[in-house]
Amino acid sequence: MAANNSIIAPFSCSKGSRPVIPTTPLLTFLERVQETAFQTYGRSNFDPKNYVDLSLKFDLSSTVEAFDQIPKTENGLISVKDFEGFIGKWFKSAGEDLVYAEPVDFEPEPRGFLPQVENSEVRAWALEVHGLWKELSRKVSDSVHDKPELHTLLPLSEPGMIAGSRFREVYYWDSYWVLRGLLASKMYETAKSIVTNLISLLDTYGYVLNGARAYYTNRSQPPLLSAMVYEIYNKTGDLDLVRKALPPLLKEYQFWNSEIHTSIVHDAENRNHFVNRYYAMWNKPRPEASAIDRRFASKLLNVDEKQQFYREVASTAESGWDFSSRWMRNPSDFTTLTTTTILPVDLNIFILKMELDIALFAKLVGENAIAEEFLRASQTRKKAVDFVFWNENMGQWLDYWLNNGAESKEPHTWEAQNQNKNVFASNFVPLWVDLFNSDASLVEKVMRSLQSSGLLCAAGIATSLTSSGHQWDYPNGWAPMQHMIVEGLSRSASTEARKLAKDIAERWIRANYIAYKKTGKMHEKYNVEKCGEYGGGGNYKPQTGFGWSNGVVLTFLEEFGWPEDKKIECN
Ligand SMILES: OC[C@H]1O[C@H](O[C@H]2O[C@H](CO)[C@@H](O)[C@H](O)[C@H]2O)[C@H](O)[C@@H](O)[C@@H]1O
Repeated sequence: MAANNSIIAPFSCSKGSRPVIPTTPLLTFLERVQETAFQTYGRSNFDPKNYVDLSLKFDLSSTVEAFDQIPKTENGLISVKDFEGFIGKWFKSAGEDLVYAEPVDFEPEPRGFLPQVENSEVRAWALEVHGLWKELSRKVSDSVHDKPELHTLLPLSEPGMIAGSRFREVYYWDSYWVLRGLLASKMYETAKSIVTNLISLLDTYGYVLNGARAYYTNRSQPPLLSAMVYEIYNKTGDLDLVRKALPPLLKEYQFWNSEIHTSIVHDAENRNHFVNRYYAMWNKPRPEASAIDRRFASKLLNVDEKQQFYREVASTAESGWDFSSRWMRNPSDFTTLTTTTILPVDLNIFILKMELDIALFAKLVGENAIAEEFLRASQTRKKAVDFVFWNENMGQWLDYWLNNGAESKEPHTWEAQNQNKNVFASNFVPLWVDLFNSDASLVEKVMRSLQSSGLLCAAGIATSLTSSGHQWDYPNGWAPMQHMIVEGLSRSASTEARKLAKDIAERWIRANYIAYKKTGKMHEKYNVEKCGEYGGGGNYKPQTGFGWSNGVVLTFLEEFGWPEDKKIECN
């Protein structure tokens, strides 16, 4: 796969310890177009992402020239008519860079599909959700392969699943739950294509990008590629895939353990614990939302403050939790984002899982030295997780806030007060990994903590207890969080934990079902306070489609089934 810009050596672009990946001239221009659209339409009629997803019809320099010649009104603006005329003449619509791809392995009702779903209404709905893979299936158009310089879409070679609606491209962590759903749908070839595409991004950039667009080259997203390979191997026994994935996974491991993503916390016995954080290689407004980011930054006084704010915004996007009170010193002030100074529980768990997966894959392909090395790394990391994040009183793992600054290279001395005592769904993510869920008494303690946390609601697990207006906060519930916690509880030897897992999964299934019946759509997020309502908040309109929600519903239905006589209504 060839990149459509010259960014192929991510670590060579470092500016001291605060790296910045160069942008492209096309993106710089599209951001100007986006800003003009904002001024022309105003905030409510405007989605900034649309403008960086446009493809050029002609070369960049003639398009820029034409843009500069659009007449301005007295107050320096461009009229709606002139702007729309310009867009129509010089650009292809957003989304034209991808075309429908018939999935090679789609069958309307695959053999062995959700054998435990007996109820006819639920089964009919599950088949509709399964059918949505055809709505989300895309491949990159020939025009992107022929002339990548006219597009912000990256030229992936294989067909894949987009996230949904405005998210017209492949996303990194979304792909894990999409893939779980594809496996329930018996679409193993499509699942493998997704992994092939993500590996090609890793080969080209050195890390898996947030998404397959030029404006996502400055960051990754929660690293779940090894977990995807693990799930495919589990279902298909495909050793070739494992063999192919191992070298790129070792590369990804290096990326997440390079200086920018790591910190050292030391304990009372002076032992060092290496832990990870999110850190985007960017200090400007996100191109996909630059008109908005810039306005938030306008209240900051100097260039350094603005650059740091932009880095925090992009680093929060790297976390997948964009945006949330979880990352803010003051939840009512967006400019207090401080993601790079937070050591997040879930990220460290994803990297622990990566170590365990790599150890397994290496063993499977006879790379015994690598297997041992990664097993040892996972044991060390388990100790770090226990030490830095575990809070015995709360029975949860808590994010840890660094107090000597994100850029400090000195080890941080662990202090109890630096654990963030606020409750987030991510505080329960360690349950997802067998190292933790195999300890039944630990699971029961954490389960009781979850039950009394306030997060368990009518329609699933809330993201946090804070109603900040941001989308990764109360009352929104997100499919990935439901899935990891439910899967963790359900793998436990504790009967009570397995019962709770089933209860949460059923609440989530009902909520998704009722919302689907009301709106005809699967949604990106749901309101867990009210069964059957979709979520809101955040800085773009709620989206439908939706890859990870479809994937989690199918995965839950495969695991828990739905008996003939069980009603599917909100309780
Ligand atoms: O355009 C704003 C942001 O949108 C994305 O984030 C949200 O959607 C993603 C796709 O479903 C999802 O992975 C992420 O968790 C959501 O918060 C995008 O990933 C951001 O980088 C982007 O700035």
